[in-house]
Amino acid sequence: MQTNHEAPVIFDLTAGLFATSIHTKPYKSESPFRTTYESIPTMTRDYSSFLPTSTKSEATEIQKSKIDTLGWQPFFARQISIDELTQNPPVRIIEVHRSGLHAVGNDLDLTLPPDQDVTVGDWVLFDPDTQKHSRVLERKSLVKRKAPGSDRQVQLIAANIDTAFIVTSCNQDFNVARLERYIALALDSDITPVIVLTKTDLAPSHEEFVEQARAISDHATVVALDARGEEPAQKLARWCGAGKTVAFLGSSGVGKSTLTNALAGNTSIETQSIREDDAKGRHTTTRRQLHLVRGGCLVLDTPGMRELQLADATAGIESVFADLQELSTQCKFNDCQHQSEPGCAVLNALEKGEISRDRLERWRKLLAEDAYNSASLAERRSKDKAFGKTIRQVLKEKKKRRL
Ligand SMILES: Nc1nc2c(ncn2[C@@H]2O[C@H](COP(=O)(O)OP(=O)(O)OP(=O)(O)O)[C@@H](O)[C@H]2O)c(=O)[nH]1
Ligand SMILES: [Zn+2]
Repeated sequence: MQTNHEAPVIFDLTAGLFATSIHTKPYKSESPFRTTYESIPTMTRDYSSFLPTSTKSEATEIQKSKIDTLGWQPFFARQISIDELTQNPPVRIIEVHRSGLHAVGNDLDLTLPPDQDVTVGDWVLFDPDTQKHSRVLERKSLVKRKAPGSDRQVQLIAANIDTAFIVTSCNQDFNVARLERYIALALDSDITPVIVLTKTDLAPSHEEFVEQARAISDHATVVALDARGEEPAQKLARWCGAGKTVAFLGSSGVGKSTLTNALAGNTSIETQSIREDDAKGRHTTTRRQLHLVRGGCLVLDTPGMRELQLADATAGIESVFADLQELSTQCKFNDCQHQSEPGCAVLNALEKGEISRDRLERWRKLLAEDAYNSASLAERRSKDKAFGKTIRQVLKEKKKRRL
């Protein structure tokens, strides 16, 4: 156990200065839709900082504005006109609560009304007249998942992430199928996936885990480390430059908060303070937050995702299983299910021992899961309805036969 009782040092996104960590403070909003907008004596009048780099003056190039610090990029600047900027300044959602969206921009620190279609990391335009956001800027990336439970709605997890650190520990949490899911999800959302294997200090034979992780996909770099201490800052540096947004994905307890703390250059941030007891008495991180850490990287802290399900991730699955995908194009039938069809190139390769049966099974499972979760509600209803009709018909026929 490491002990470090110094005050946690992390950029406070609301102040833009070194300050005590924002995620050690329990969130309290004075009013549901708190805004400090009106209390600001001088609004920013220099809009050049909002514009793409090429049109900026030299002065603004040198002096980084608040939104640059928040990860503002030409990709977003291209989406708004000067007129819109004067009316509706951009703000980034740095925290999502049940009661509202915490948004920060140039001289702005607001709580916007909750909205299921907006998530942490989003850039939205703030409308001072309505005290709401006027629109959400097009996202560079979006992580979503099938909402937990039986309801198959898609839930937004985080937006505008550059790199997803897919975290697992070198112990029983390590699960190739789960890593494949996360990588497919990242690739599908245009996010660079990096597998981070934690707790190497507790696993003398962690090289075995590294080897297995490396075999998963050419698209995902593998990093193994002790999440506590200096290793993360060094080993993850190439993905964590100023203005870059990164997220840690993975099960509860694998070390996501520990890694965030390590990047912040401090190990004493109380993980407890950002946790609440859930119904089963487990401690879990419950809020989604964006932290600006030392070096200028923005880190998304996302709750443990126990029920990660794929939806609309076909392209990502194709990337992770590119070899099987390629084989399937050589099957005799276009709609080959690779079960027992004649002329199936996949089954052929399996017979020859060229591909692994386990991996083939995982591929099939992910494709089936994705197809099911991606089907529209209408499609599912009609399927369910058709199924109900078939059942009724079968029962009717059975009854007839008995008569
Ligand atoms: N020895 C060792 N312990 C670690 C390492 N990474 C994390 N831990 C410990 O594992 C426990 C869980 O780590 P957290 O960082 O809270 O895990 P988390 O992924 O954020 O968990 P949730 O917030 O529930 O999603 C803590 O006690 C950490 O100190 C590591 O690399 N080595
Ligand atoms: Zn086939």
